[in-house]
Amino acid sequence: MRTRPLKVALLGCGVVGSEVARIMTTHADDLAARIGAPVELAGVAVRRPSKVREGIDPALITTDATALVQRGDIDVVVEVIGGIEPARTLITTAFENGASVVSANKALLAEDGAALHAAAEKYGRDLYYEAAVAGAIPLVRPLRESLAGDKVNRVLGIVNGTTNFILDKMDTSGAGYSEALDEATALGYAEADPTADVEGFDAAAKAAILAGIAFHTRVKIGDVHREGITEVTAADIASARRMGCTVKLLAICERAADGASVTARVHPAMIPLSHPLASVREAYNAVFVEAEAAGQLMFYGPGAGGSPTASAVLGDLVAVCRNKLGEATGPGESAYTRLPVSPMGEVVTRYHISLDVADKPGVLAQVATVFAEQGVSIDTVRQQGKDGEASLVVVTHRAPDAALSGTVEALRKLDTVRGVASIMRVEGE
Ligand SMILES: NC(=O)C1=CN([C@@H]2O[C@H](COP(=O)(O)OP(=O)(O)OC[C@H]3O[C@@H](n4cnc5c(N)ncnc54)[C@H](O)[C@@H]3O)[C@@H](O)[C@H]2O)C=CC1
Ligand SMILES: N[C@@H](CC=O)C(=O)O
Ligand code: NA
Repeated sequence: MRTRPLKVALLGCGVVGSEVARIMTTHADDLAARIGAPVELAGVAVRRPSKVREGIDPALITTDATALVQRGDIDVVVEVIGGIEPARTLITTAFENGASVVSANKALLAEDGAALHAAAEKYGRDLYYEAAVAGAIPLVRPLRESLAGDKVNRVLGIVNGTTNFILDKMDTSGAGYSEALDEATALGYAEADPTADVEGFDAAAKAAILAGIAFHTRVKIGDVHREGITEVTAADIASARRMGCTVKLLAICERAADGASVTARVHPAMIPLSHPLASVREAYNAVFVEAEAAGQLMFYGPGAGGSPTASAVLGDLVAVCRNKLGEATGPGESAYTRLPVSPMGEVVTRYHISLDVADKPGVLAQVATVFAEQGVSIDTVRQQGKDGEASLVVVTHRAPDAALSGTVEALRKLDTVRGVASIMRVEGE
């Protein structure tokens, strides 16, 4: 074993960073044996230097992250501060100054991954980011490496722990939305600004990263159709239950049947209770990957939290350190297909629409006519009357999303339709 240690700079010592530091210290001997050289924490960049950080030598703490990544003796920079800047500049500076990078920053990778990969390649460094998608679950590396010889056609799953935790609590214990979000935040699952979770930005970033790797193309967060869970009500969840379904925030990335384009979307959806994703509880994530030769693969495990995320960071750290010792680099970006991303309107899906209508003869026929005019076929209709008003729940067959949203627009214009109480896509059947 080499006796000279590999030096690691840790940027950020919050939920994830503090666990990375802890595991690096407590498992130092095992990590050294697995890598073939000791790994040493050479500096920790923080915002609040006065905070007591158990197990970390105070002499390592600095507020000057730039000076740390410019040092020249750093082998690996672990970036767990999050956000776009200064993370982007710090990572690029790290590459320029000789370090490889391990990052958990999905927001940055989905915004500017191509430039970061290009910088890593230019300077001959590694950029690893297993923690950025689905926490502890090995998913990035299986897609980048194990499935590199296959053709992936679809990636579908739950990739945000916070929203899954909230929906699960609302469904199973009747907890309120805010109460469940507070609990997820206290457990270290939510982003620094939880809007990123509940509005679907975090899942959209992960979908962009997954689509890019899976289809060997470039997908940015702005290419991903995004809807969060803030509009999901207790009534939606109850309605899903009546249909034998539950509500999950799904990320779905698909290659078009003709192979000429891809789609990527994040939105809440009803899925049958019999579907494996329905039993994904709390902050767990689960992702199905459908590949031509492999068939269907399922990846499941803890998708958020300090310790699970640190596991993925440490796995990358070991891989990058091994590459450093072998004077090699791992796989870089593979985006040779340059497939266009089609708009949401072209995605074929199913809708569950709940309407408040006048309870009088001919209303059902009127509503059915609107569906027929838009070319959307109805699967089931359930009507419930209440004092001259009625609620009508329509579930459609599969149709282009543009036709489904056109149907909803036309329904809103009917005098007999008092309101559209909820619209949700139905997946997994
Ligand atoms: N918490 C989780 O479950 C997961 C988090 N991630 C990602 O890991 C990264 C870190 O997340 P958390 O640890 O949860 O966030 P956090 O907010 O707990 O920690 C980030 C830390 O970085 C510090 N920081 C921010 N700017 C800094 C700067 N310029 N210099 C030095 N320190 C700075 C903050 O003061 C904070 O302590 C983010 O990119 C997040 O998206 C990824 C997967 C799971
Ligand atoms: N906020 C994220 C953390 C992990 O990526 C989530 O809840 O999934
Ligand atoms: Na992962």
